Amino acid sequence: MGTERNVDLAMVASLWRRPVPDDDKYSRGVVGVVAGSDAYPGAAVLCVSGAARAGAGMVRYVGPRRAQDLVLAARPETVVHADSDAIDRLPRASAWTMGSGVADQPGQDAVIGAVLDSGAPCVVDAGALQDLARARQAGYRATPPDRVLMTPHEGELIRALAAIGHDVTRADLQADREGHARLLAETTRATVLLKGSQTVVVAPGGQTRTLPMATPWLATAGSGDVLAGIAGALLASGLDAADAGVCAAWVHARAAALASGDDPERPDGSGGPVTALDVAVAIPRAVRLLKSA
Ligand SMILES: NC(=O)C1=CN([C@@H]2O[C@H](COP(=O)(O)OP(=O)(O)OC[C@H]3O[C@@H](n4cnc5c(N)ncnc54)[C@H](OP(=O)(O)O)[C@@H]3O)[C@@H](O)[C@H]2O)[C@@H](O)CC1
Ligand SMILES: Nc1ncnc2c1ncn2[C@@H]1O[C@H](COP(=O)(O)OP(=O)(O)O)[C@@H](O)[C@H]1O
Repeated sequence: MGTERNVDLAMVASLWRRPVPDDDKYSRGVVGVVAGSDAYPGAAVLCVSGAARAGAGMVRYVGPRRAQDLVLAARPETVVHADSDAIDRLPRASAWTMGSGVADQPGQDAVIGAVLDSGAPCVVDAGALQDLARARQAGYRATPPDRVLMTPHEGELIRALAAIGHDVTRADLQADREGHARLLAETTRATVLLKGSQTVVVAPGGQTRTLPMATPWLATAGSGDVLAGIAGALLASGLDAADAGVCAAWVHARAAALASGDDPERPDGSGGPVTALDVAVAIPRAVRLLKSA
């Protein structure tokens, strides 16, 4: 169906939006983040940090009190909202990142539902993937396909496909990663970024774009939450879902290589370990590399 394209620095540099003198924090993009929970409060910090470090004009965080406090301790510029307030009146945001570390929080689920009703651009990760897949397969698609980015890892892709009636084993998926990402993209009419050592981004009815191999040190808890935050900032800056996914995955992998000291062109694990927050901290250095293209 779609055509194939490999992602390189020149492609990302041409897409990345840089601020101009007329910009203000709103025009640069406000990201709403619905992530973290009492079970996984750290995901809130990681997701917000990814969005802030990737250049969002403002990040709004919606979630439980403990996660709000942790977010503010790590990123005091964040504007925080309680679920109950956000349900009454959805905070204004240019795009949303939702689902990382969300588990059994009915208030957050209601906010996610309200965002989906609003038709706003969104990145959908982890705990929000299955419900979104079911809803979009059933024809409930307030947000257009080129403004929804689903970001599953392999386990989440298998569960999202199961939620819409496709029984797929891990072996099936690994034999054809792009084909299964495309199955989810075409069935749900949403853009899919399948994470892994070689991330692919599949747009429904369109191209598949394949990222270079990332440093294996990136396989560390919470790094996917940082990626979801970066992608949210890029959607909020005005990129469509496929371009936001490609740029987010490229900068995320480069940031990991820089933080690790691994070879960015041929990452082979020769650098040192990184944590998810190290990756977020290195994002501005990765963005600076784009100006050399
Ligand atoms: N500090 C925090 O707050 C953090 C919060 N986090 C949040 O935690 C939530 C749970 O996320 P999670 O990914 O850890 O677990 P879950 O979704 O239950 O899937 C695990 C099962 O899926 C399978 N599997 C197959 N392929 C796989 C792959 N490539 N990577 C991983 N798993 C793969 C595998 O099953 P198996 O194939 O072995 O049977 C495995 O047992 C989520 O909301 C996330 O955002 C995390 O980011 C960590 C830091
Ligand atoms: N072997 C690997 N080599 C390079 N990058 C990897 C590898 N495995 C996973 N990744 C990357 O690490 C991140 C892990 O995200 P995810 O699986 O969602 O973890 P978490 O839920 O803990 O944040 C993704 O960006 C993925 O592309």
